[in-house]
Amino acid sequence: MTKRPPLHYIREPSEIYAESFATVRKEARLDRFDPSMQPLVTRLIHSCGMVEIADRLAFSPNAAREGMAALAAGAPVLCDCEMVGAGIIRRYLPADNQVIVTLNNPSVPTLAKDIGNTRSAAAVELWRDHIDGAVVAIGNAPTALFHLLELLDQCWPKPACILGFPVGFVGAAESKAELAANPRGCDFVALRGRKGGSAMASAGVNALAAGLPEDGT
Ligand SMILES: C/C1=C2N=C(/C=C3N=C(/C(C)=C4\N[C@@](C)([C@@H]5N=C1[C@](C)(CCC(=O)O)[C@H]5CC(=O)O)[C@@](C)(CC(=O)O)[C@@H]4CCC(=O)O)[C@@](C)(CC(=O)O)[C@@H]\3CCC(=O)O)C(C)(C)[C@@H]/2CCC(=O)O
Repeated sequence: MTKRPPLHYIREPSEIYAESFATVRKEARLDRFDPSMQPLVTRLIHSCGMVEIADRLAFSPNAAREGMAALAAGAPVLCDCEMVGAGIIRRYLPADNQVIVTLNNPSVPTLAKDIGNTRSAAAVELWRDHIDGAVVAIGNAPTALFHLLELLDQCWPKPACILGFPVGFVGAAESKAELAANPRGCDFVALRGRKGGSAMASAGVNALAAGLPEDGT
């Protein structure tokens, strides 16, 4: 067997994180974000490897602060799909917050037929009892975000913060544009355009759950 030279790469987790976040801070344009938003934006970039997304984020001024406060107060996290829920680092959650995904509830396929929409949209109907003051994380389904906005128009209670990261070519850009144009009185963060994804939505929740660094930066 040929003896190959050892591969050189960083093996220490804390060193990997430190170098990664330092690279994001060096290469991304973070100065337009206030200190409460910068850790969130850094973590979003870290989750997808694209520093340019910083320029495509739409957000309300208090989004990060309100999202952090909601989690600290014990609010649940409502996710559009299992992938978003799976990416949430439970040990970061400040109040052992519930992470709720209703997509695979047995009633959802029938509900989807009844309302003439996707399973992802139907699953949002089951958020009714949890939505007041919650953190919503949508990383996959444009129809989930569209339907949430429709339900807010029907006077549903408001979540504290909506993280809008649906991805793809059908409805993703449009659903996020609608959120940014009219967030129905909710705080929000959304990535404009086709890019997004479950990993980004999870990363957004993880940033809110981790809170601000102790020096406030
Ligand atoms: C149209 C859909 C799109 N899905 C995308 C990308 C990915 N989806 C994955 C997986 C495994 C799932 N997607 C579903 C949510 C499924 N995807 C849809 C729907 C048909 C409609 C949603 C919508 O348009 O709003 C949706 C089914 C539904 O009736 O709601 C999923 C539930 C499908 C299933 O289980 O059968 C499933 C969710 C699994 C979970 O709970 O986590 C992918 C991994 C790709 C794959 O199918 O293998 C990928 C993940 C992307 C991510 O980061 O989340 C798009 C691109 C969002 C696409 C919508 C737009 C388009 O351009 O087509």
